Amino acid sequence: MTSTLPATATSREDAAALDVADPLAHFRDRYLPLAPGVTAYLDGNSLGRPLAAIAERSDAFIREQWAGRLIRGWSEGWMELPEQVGDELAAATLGAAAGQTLIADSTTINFYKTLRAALALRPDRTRIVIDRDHFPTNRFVVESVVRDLGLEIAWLPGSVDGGVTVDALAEVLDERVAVVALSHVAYRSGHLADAAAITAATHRAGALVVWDLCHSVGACEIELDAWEVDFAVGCTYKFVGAGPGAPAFLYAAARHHDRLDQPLWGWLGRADPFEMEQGYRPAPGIRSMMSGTPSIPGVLAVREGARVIAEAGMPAVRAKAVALTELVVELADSWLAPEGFTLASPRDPARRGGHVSVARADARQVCAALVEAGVLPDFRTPDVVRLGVSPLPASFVEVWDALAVMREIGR
Ligand SMILES: Cc1ncc(COP(=O)(O)O)c(C=O)c1O
Ligand SMILES: Nc1c(O)cccc1C(=O)C[C@H](N)C(=O)O
Repeated sequence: MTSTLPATATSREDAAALDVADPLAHFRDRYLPLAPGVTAYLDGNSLGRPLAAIAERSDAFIREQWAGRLIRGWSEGWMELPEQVGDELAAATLGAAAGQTLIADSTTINFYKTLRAALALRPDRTRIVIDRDHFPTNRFVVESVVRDLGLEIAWLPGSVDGGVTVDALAEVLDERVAVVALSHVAYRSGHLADAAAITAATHRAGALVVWDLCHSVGACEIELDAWEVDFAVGCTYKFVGAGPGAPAFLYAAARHHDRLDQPLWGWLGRADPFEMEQGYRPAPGIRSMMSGTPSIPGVLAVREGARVIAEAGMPAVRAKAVALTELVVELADSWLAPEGFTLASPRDPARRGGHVSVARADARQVCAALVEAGVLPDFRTPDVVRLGVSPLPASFVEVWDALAVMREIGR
């Protein structure tokens, strides 16, 4: 169980005291400072802030390894990095044993590959379950796969409408369902699904799961092996902080490796790629999920993000995510609700990820005014201001000050 820090702050001094008591406060110094004119960064879950180590190590990589080793780098370790760093991220934050995680491609590509691999394991079934409020890329990939393979979608209501629960799933789960593909944390509402229970219910119906962990990795505790997840994907540029467009991760449980059949056959997923042979023969294990050349600077940035999470420890990171989001909810209740904002995220911290959304019809204008005032949130259509509080770089005073600015703007 995750312990939670008390978040109650009724004054700015209280918020400052929470920062003094925060065991993770020193991690803030690991990040490059906010740009001039920016006083609060609450967009941590679309793009995290850069670690200074990424700037330093990528410069060293370019000078020493790229310039120094040139093409020799591939045979001197770069080729193995997607699996090595996958294992590091898995140990730091995915609850997954080695040999099941790769860092490569984008979430969209990895979602496509894992979805097709899961479908290939249930060839006699015809349905994919997703929810209405799933991130657009996931909906579009599912819609294209359904079109291409002649399957159908069983829609759950969105997370805000109670869709991503075992009870809602029970309404659609039957022997036609091949795959249940949901987000662990919903991108708009921040709803945290009970991944263990949903995975177990899915398995009882004979189907497989593909979890999208984009918004939970680095903010929520994840136990892929213990939950017996089949496949999972996620990005590394939000709470992991590996930078815009950094490669995503992909998890495929070891028990499926002898029958992994992914749709994007590329040379790096083949056994002995440098033999340049005719015909595709998959590489053993998780390597067969590779397609083309991975971005090595990107994979190395993921390593830095994984390292800092491992050092802080996920229980402490999660405790701070809960404490920060509790403070946002408290301030939203006392300062924003009287101005007509409504909470658009779960009130129960056990069902909430690392961000809090508040809704008001003029959210777009509110977000524009916040940006103007140096507070960077996310606007999500049609009416949501999404406040991402990244546990390692964010402070309680930063949240207090940002919400104070928002109260003024909202008047
Ligand atoms: C749940 C979810 N899945 C996928 C993505 C995006 O995938 P990609 O990195 O391929 O653009 C995002 C955000 O961009 C997301 O929130
Ligand atoms: N991936 C992004 C991008 O390339 C540009 C702007 C935003 C993003 C995001 O990550 C959006 C994000 N997944 C969301 O939940 O809204």
